[in-house]
Amino acid sequence: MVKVGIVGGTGYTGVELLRLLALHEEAEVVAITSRAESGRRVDDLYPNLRGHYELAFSEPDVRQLAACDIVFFATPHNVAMNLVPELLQAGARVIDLSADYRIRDPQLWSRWYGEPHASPEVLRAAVYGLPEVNRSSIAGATLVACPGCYPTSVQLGLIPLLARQVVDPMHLIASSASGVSGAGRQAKVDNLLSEVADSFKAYAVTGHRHLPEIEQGLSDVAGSPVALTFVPHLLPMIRGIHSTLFARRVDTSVDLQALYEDWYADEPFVDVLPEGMYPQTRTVKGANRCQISLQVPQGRDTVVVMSTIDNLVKGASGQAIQNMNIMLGLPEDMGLKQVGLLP
Ligand SMILES: NC(=O)C1=CN([C@@H]2O[C@H](COP(=O)(O)OP(=O)(O)OC[C@H]3O[C@@H](n4cnc5c(N)ncnc54)[C@H](OP(=O)(O)O)[C@@H]3O)[C@@H](O)[C@H]2O)C=CC1
Ligand SMILES: CC(=O)N[C@@H](CCC(=O)OP(=O)(O)O)C(=O)O
Repeated sequence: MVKVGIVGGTGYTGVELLRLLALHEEAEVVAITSRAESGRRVDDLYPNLRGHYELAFSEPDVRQLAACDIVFFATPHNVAMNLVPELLQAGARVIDLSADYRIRDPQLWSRWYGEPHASPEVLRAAVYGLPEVNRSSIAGATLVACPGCYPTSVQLGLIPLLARQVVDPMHLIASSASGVSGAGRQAKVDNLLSEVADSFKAYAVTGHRHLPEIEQGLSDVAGSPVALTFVPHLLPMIRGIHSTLFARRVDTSVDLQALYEDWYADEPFVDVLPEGMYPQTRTVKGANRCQISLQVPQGRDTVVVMSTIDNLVKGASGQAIQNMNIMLGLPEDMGLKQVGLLP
């Protein structure tokens, strides 16, 4: 069995890792940290895990974590970048769900995250964990930076168009909407039921910290700079992201439905829907799956792509386990065969 440690086990991505790993045939969680809940059993805090774990939360301890084969960080940004160098040196392999190692340029990272990067030398060794783009580098990586939730839905939706150069890379638009679990489990007035329910709003319109991450990934695929207008919205539901993506066609000779179907034909977790079927957040809820469809309304020059994921699964913990499977040479879908919950 592969020994797994989780730093930050009380947040939504931490408990989602536990839920998914409970049914993983090759992984055993041997350490899970929380400073606030140290000593408490995980199935006392999260009764859905009763019968699956005997574990209790413990204080983060690098020596204990270094004895694990794989350590997941499900912590806010600015935590992993302080602990990871020592863990790597001790021989553990790390999968970071936070943003600490996602952006290659430490200065750009600082500009969006508001503080200097604590381990820029390690940043250079990190592999961006979007398997549909970087599968072979992930296999040999010691440190994988899992993509953000919005960046997963936006990149998977736009990659075929940019890779085949059928749209203008300097005029991309993403209008994305997320359920409230995307904001994490910490108490905030903005996320109260009475603030969120029965309402819908945009936020961070002048610039969201996922913008540089998305532009970095898309320009790698396009082989040239890209410019994206990204507008996130908060949806009055718990899980799910729906991204509606707009791009201007520069090459109208390509059959776009065929392009997407071919591009993702061998991808176990990307499902291109038949023409006319639209993705919904509820059909990917609980599943490690991105569903995509596209249209060219009125046959004009704008392509509209719709992309949905569960922010906690393909947008975080499911994708993290997909990365673990690739790193360990296990079947990529091990522990990830859940079907979406509907209704
Ligand atoms: N929610 C989502 O949909 C997604 C989240 N992510 C990212 O995953 C990460 C975790 O998110 P989420 O689960 O929502 O977060 P939460 O805020 O809900 O949980 C944070 C966890 O980290 C622990 N933690 C906080 N500070 C420290 C510290 N200094 N040292 C050690 N542990 C610490 C907390 O436990 P304690 O304080 O008790 O130690 C808690 O268990 C974030 O970086 C987030 O951006 C990525 C994709 C999607
Ligand atoms: C709804 C909501 O608040 N979403 C979060 C999404 C960010 C997130 O979860 O962070 P990472 O994906 O970078 O780890 C936000 O906009 O800040």
